[in-house]
Amino acid sequence: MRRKFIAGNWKMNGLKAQLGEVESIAGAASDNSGVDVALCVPFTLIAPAVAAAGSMPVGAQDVHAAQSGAHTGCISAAMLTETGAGLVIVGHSERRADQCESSGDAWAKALAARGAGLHVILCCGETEEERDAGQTEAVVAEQIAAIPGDAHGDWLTIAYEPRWAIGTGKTPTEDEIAATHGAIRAKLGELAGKEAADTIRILYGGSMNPANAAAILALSDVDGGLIGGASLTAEKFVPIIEAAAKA
Ligand SMILES: O=C[C@H](O)COP(=O)(O)O
Repeated sequence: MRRKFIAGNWKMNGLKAQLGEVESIAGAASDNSGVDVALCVPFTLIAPAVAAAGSMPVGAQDVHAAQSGAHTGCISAAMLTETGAGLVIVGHSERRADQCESSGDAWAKALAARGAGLHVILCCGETEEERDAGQTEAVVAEQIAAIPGDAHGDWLTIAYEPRWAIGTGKTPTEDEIAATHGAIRAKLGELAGKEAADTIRILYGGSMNPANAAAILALSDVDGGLIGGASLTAEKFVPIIEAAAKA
């Protein structure tokens, strides 16, 4: 039985003035102990967020694949763990688009993070054009194809995020979400074997909010959410955590 996992992604939002939100969210995480909750904040907020979050894990939104070296402006996995981070997002579509990151880049980062003991959230998801062309499952399969045979939910989570649903207020139909999550689960089974695939949580991301969370979280093979805009305040994020606790 996979525990529900609700992860917030603050993206390039958040200053120390918002640490009160971290405290409130951590309080809700503690009150809903049947759900795993984490918050991925900007690099600058990791240390203070760790201090504010108590036992709730705090994560980063990117990591470099190399252990160290001449990579101006980048952060290594060891730096993240030293700062107190417990997880990291890799392969987010905003990095694929803005920094031209490939699936290979994302996987190299995942391996570096795993090597440093970080939990990895690997993102995948199609564009609107790919969806309209009926290519969703093929695109997502390519984006997770590098997952190795020893993949396991102890260190890996997948986030399915249709690019056209991120920050737009649009979402796929419930049938579409369930079908894509089922296809991801089947692909994980091909890559790592069914037993291991059944340990890996698959989160839905893209305009999840307090109004639609319960319905999405009830779908087959949806093990939680990766939430952007609605994770910025406890007012919007806590009802999603509570919906997960009831799912
Ligand atoms: O990482 C989070 C996703 O990109 C979803 O963002 P959103 O909830 O603002 O649509």
